[in-house]
Amino acid sequence: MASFEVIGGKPLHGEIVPQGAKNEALQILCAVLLTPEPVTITNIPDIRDVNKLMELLRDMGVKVGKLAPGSYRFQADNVSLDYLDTPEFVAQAGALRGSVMILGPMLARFGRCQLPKPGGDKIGRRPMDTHFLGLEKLGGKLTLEGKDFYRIKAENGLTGAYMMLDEASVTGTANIVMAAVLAQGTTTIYNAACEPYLQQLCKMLVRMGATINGIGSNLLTIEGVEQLGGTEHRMLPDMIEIGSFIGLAAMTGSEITIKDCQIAELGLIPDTFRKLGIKLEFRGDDIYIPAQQHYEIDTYLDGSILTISDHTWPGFTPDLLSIVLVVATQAKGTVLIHQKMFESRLFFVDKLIDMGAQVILCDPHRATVIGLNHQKRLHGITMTSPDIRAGVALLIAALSAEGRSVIENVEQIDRGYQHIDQRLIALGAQIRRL
Ligand SMILES: CC(=O)N[C@H]1[C@@H](OP(=O)(O)OP(=O)(O)OC[C@H]2O[C@@H](n3ccc(=O)[nH]c3=O)[C@H](O)[C@@H]2O)O[C@H](CO)[C@@H](O)[C@@H]1O
Ligand SMILES: C=C(OP(=O)(O)O)C(=O)O
Repeated sequence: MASFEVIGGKPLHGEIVPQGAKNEALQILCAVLLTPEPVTITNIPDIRDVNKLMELLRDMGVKVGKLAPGSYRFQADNVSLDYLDTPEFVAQAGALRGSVMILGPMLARFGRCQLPKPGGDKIGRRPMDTHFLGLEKLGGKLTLEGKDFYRIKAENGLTGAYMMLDEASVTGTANIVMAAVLAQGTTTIYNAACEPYLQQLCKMLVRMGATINGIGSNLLTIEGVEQLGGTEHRMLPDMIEIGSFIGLAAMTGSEITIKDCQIAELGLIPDTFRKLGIKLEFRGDDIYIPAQQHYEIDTYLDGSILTISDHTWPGFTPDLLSIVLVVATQAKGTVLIHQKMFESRLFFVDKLIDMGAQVILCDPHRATVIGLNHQKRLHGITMTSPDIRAGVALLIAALSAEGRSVIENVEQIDRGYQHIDQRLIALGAQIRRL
């Protein structure tokens, strides 16, 4: 297990370029399985989860050629179905969440797929029901082996259907869309997730020859086609990384410019940080955060305490609530953080409390943060990163704290933040990988 030693309390300064989006990359990489033709993808982040998925695809027989840093050419013209039966496949697929999205493409193109329970963050229950309810509506036949191994088949191909998803699952919608594009006839998906990740996937599929209407909404209509062709695709900047850098700048009193953010795709993210009192300026497509000694949390119009909660897109993403929470610990004022989707994502506040933050964990979903207004600094401690976003929240806390912190299990952070220690050192951070 690797650790970061952090000497905190130093403001940072400079420009940082966000990586390509992790959760988009996981969808887009799985989509290369839909065609035997070459697909070129650029702005692929160099992070653990994405590298593991590319390795899995390679071992399944996909040709993967590096063109330049972050740019690869994929060709799935000789996919090995036999590899799905090996213990190596089971170990690889079980090691990350993104592997779940090979289900839709494999079922649609080859008539079968199987998968162990996927990995990813242990942040509460992560049901797979929506994925299979949708794939079954298209004609897939699911067999469960125990509770943790799924086999799905469609020997006579898939047929379009109307479906109302039981929840707007992000990876579930991606799987169903990737299956429906090669199904016979029309598929209508209501209550579809519509994050920018999915919009990007749908746009890529359209370039490959798919017909999809309603992109960006929760009602998608897909006319199946017999085959898809190759294309080129560029990943958006990672909106979760952008939000993390906004939080980092505010919490450490740093002046930072985040370059080329594709601001139009960020939804409520900038305004949610503004509700904490953080000043942001859009300079072209860059976000400039001035050094701020103090930032004050808004109240509602009637003066009552603000709540910041997650919601399916275009609501505020659950992946930034841990960052919002940590940044609030040094704001002026009080905020209730309500994590509705996941039930085990807030337990990391114990570590913030040990560092001197004033937080009351009301229940697994809600925490009240009483900001210290930078009048009392957090102090460094030794802690373990429980999940990717809590890990970065703890890194931000450590960079703002007095003295030395050690963050263990930083593999969690490496899952989704490209060379984060090196990039923050370039801004003046004191971080050492142990
Ligand atoms: C690889 C990837 O892309 N991971 C993201 C993806 O995970 P993933 O696709 O696994 O998450 P889902 O969208 O399926 O669901 C997330 C959680 O929210 C609950 N839920 C979901 C929709 C809904 O309408 N109501 C509801 O309660 C689900 O039961 C589940 O507990 O989306 C999550 C939600 O944005 C993000 O945290 C993850 O970073
Ligand atoms: C929860 C996340 O990732 P995963 O779905 O890969 O566990 C995340 O990116 O915040």
